[in-house]
Amino acid sequence: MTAHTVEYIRYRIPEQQSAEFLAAYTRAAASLKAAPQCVDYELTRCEEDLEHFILRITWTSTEDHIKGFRTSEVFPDFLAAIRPYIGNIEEMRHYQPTDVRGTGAAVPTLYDWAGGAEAFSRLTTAFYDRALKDELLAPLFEGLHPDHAEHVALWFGEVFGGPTVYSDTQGGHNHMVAKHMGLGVNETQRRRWVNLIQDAADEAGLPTDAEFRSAFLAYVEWGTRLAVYFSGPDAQAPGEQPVPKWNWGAAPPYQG
Ligand code: HEM
Repeated sequence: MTAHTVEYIRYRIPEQQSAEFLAAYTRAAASLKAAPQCVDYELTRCEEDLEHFILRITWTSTEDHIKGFRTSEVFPDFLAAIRPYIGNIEEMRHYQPTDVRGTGAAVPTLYDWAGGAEAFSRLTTAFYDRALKDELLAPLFEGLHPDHAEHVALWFGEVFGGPTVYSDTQGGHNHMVAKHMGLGVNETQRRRWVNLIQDAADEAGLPTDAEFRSAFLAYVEWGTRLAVYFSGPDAQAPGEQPVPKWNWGAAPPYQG
């Protein structure tokens, strides 16, 4: 759970002042954009009653908001823009997030988009067929347990938003990372791994759209670079960490 604080400011603005109010907040937003204490912000307007607005600001912490932002050099401009509306505030308080949070099904997971568990099984089977014939990777993968490819498929599935089968049956993030410790993977081998998993993705018929493949490759880059670090001589075993949950990022799926 993030420690960020969410501040809600509820305004009641007579309709004839709403255009000025929005213009003032457009100016004030420049200060929020420049504030390192501000994670994000959004001003929304009530559909049922146009006089009601709610500004949500996520701060790195309440203290950062009060002691940091309010004493910073961008604050005077912010205050000057919004001062005329202070008397219209109906509520201005900080809220802590709870564990009740998540996303709905409006955007499919990468797991569903890829084709679910079977797609990742095809992917890792194709990958290990290639890796075992590859002069750089074969020395690492020869003689592994026959279930290895399936375990990696489960891992991929979980990272991309599928069921938590890897965590439930094998172990969590630490378990997966520990499998790489001492392997001494070098950059040339890492790059080959990246190339072969992409060839395998083609062979296994994973979607080829730009959005899916860029998200897929972003994870592969991240994961393989961690594998190099954790397989190296100076690696410290990681502390307890959740399994990463990869998402679409800046380019969500094109759904026509
Ligand atoms: C995104 C990148 C990677 C992912 C998702 C990944 C995933 C995994 C997983 C889940 C396991 C454990 C399988 C099990 O529980 O049986 C594993 C083990 C292994 N990985 Fe990776 N890996 C990645 C990168 C790499 C790279 C770059 C290499 C080497 C070039 C590598 C080599 C190995 C080897 C040799 C094992 C087996 C270790 C053993 O069981 O003795 N991995 N990997």
